[in-house]
Amino acid sequence: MAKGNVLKSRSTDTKEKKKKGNSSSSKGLNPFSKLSTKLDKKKSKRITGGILLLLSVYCFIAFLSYLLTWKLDQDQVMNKNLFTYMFEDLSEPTANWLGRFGAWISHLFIYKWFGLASFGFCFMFFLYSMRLLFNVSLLPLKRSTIITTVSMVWFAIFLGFFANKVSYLGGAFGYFINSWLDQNFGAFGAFLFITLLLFIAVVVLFNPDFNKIMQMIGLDEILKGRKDKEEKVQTANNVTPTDIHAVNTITDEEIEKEPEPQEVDFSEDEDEDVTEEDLNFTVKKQEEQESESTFEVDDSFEIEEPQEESSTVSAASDENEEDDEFSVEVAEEEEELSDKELNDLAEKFGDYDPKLDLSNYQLPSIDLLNAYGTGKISVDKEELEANKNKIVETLSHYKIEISKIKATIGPTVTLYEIIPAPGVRISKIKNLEDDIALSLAALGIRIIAPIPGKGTIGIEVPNSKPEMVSMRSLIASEKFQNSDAELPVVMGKTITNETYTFDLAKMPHLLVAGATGQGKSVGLNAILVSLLYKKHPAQVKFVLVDPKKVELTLYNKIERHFLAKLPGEEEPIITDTSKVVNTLNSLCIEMDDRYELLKDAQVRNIKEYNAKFIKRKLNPEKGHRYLPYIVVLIDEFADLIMTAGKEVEHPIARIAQLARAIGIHLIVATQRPSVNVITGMIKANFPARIAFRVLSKIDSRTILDGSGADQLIGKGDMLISTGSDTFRLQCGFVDTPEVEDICDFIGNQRAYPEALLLPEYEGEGSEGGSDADLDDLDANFVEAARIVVIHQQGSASLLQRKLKLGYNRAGRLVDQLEAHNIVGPFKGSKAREVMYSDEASLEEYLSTKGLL
Ligand SMILES: Nc1ncnc2c1ncn2[C@@H]1O[C@H](COP(=O)(O)OP(=O)(O)OP(=O)(O)O)[C@@H](O)[C@H]1O
Repeated sequence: MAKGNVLKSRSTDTKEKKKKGNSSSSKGLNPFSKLSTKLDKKKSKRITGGILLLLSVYCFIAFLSYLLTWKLDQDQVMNKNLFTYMFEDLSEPTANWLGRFGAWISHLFIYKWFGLASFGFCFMFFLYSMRLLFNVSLLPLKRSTIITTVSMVWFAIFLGFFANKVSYLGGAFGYFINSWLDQNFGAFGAFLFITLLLFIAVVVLFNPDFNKIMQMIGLDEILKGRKDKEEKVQTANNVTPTDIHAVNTITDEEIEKEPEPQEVDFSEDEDEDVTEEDLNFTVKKQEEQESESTFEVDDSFEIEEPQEESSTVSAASDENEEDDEFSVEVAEEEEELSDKELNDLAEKFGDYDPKLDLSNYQLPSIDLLNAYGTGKISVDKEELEANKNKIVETLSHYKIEISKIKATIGPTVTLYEIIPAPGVRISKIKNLEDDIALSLAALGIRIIAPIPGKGTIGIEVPNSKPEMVSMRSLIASEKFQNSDAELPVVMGKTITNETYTFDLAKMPHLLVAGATGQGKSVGLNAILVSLLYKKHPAQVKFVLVDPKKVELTLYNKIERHFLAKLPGEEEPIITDTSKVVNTLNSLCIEMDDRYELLKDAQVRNIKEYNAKFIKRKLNPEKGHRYLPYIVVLIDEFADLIMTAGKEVEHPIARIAQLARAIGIHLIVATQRPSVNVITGMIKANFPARIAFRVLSKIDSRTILDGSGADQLIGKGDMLISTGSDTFRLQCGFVDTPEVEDICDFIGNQRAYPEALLLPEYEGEGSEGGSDADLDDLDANFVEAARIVVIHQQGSASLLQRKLKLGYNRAGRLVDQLEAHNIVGPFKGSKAREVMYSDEASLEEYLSTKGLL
């Protein structure tokens, strides 16, 4: 994973570069810029926070004092600038408790600006200081700033209405606005206007429920009839199958638009062949792109929890609170519900909401991620020109003439696209890979001949100054934020600087390989972080396997939100090979269970199943439940195969073959992509592969079925092959402390009582014969008998739920119950008959058999 020191120095480097870039014009001249480069971001944040805290307290006391002493000081401060006032000889001492500066600043804020409403500044300074000093948001910053500013303006105008000259009430601002209103609309008109302003501000900022207000003032009777109707419609529309999302703290403004790819066209005159000299150089650079890139690196880029969204959600959850209690009761109900009853239920209570248990769950804020790099790709014209010349020169040595050459600049590599002159054989260019690499004196040259679907030949040349792609910019990208994929993952930026996202649910499994230190762990974190930034804990669960024991431990903190584990296991992250085998087999059981459920629900995949469940078309009494996606991540797969061999290979191949439809997705990562690790069986079932840099062509072939991964340059440079296409990406960088912060953010929120429990798997020995052996009863036999009699229902799924067992074991228990004549024989789709009508007679039977 991240190598602490290397990384630290790298990130400080980039930060310094960034700062240098920003102040290049004043380089060496401005002592402040020197100072600021020395102080790192954290320190300057703290210092600014401290200054703001002092300022807020100082202003508050000075303003208070001003209210009592303004008459005495006004003559001294009137029409003077601070400097003159502070160094002036005055006969009278200043009355303000905080001296001349106190008197001057209060006069400025209260008299010249907003009057009494200026106290709002103290409040804002205080909020910002808490955020910068202690990293706590007492209130959502952006929203509080907007509300305070609007309130200050309104109060200044309102209080100014009552003043007949500039005074401390509304300040100069309030007074002059009022005198203008008075002149144009008259006093009454001005009052109406101010009231209208208040109304608009309240509606825009708080959107109050006027019905409730009417109710409070006693007009509810009139409204009652209308409200009943509205409620019905609202509950029915409340949750749609696809409308399951948590509170997203990333606001629309924070979403970054996709920049246009930067292309450089080395176009030539008319039809003549291109020579080094006559290639002229045009840079197509989109103006908007520049501004967007600057926006991305802007430090003042504030991320806020959108209050409106959270308030809507909490309002919605309030409304649903009653449904929640009721639906729980339904689940506890002992009798099975008929289809008609289910339909009635759906009609009456609306859709089932899987996220209701954690309805206030907030997705992590983007503030938790750092911005690395400048966010802007610098176009070094000289480098481009030089590379182009060398390519053209090398090709001309071999008598290859080209008619057009174009460069597209990506974060780490630039793609030179050439159109050869008619008659040139493509294979000839392809064979020149090493010669071009030699002439450019660069590693990682890759020739794509031809570029699929483009009719050109691509030569990828690494940039001399590669640009880091931060996970922050990827998460904030429009593409990812607006993605409606089931399991959206944002991995990096393509060679044309576009954000690359994919749906893990469609992949449906991923094989990841890369030599050590080439960015594999960062890539795996990027996948997990993407999902954490988009999904509610009810929707996805992770099974994490980490034989190295250090890579994934960070995710321990989100155990009760996002992890799944075997019953009775202490540690949610699996590090032990034998436990991996049990877990994989348990996942196979879960897979079989899910297929049973899908079959029973007569649907083809998990998406349809969940949609049906949400619509309350499936009966929880028959074992139906909302199915979260399960993402199984196995790091260091080579280690596992070496120690457990076939034992892990079989269940993995089985899951890989079958689990697509039921929402179990595998991500298998290895450092050693050799054929005895990535066997034919595994490979055949993993069409999607990610390759970071590997050390040999053979490794590249094993993972990608072709060369290329050996020509990457490391540090997150990767190829992703989705079966049909292969893309070169620069993987987004996310550092360990960032992942830790995200896990803390999630871990500190309300959680489920425990991690999702996978079905129990008892290992080879206990799998035994399927016939019930009367002498070898299951440890849960007595308990199972009681449950069956209490519920008067002899079904395996009931036992599965009540005893938290796997399908196979519950099935065996039912067989044993049948052998003891506690339940009747199998009757097709109907539940088995229960032979004991009450618990007492069962107890009697069990005690005669010596089972109690
Ligand atoms: N996307 C990236 N952008 C920039 N630098 C990166 C990126 N990914 C990785 N690096 C750099 O490479 C280093 C090694 O990355 P990482 O820890 O992911 O390697 P690894 O392949 O997992 O190695 P190992 O298998 O030994 O854990 C990181 O510390 C970082 O400096």
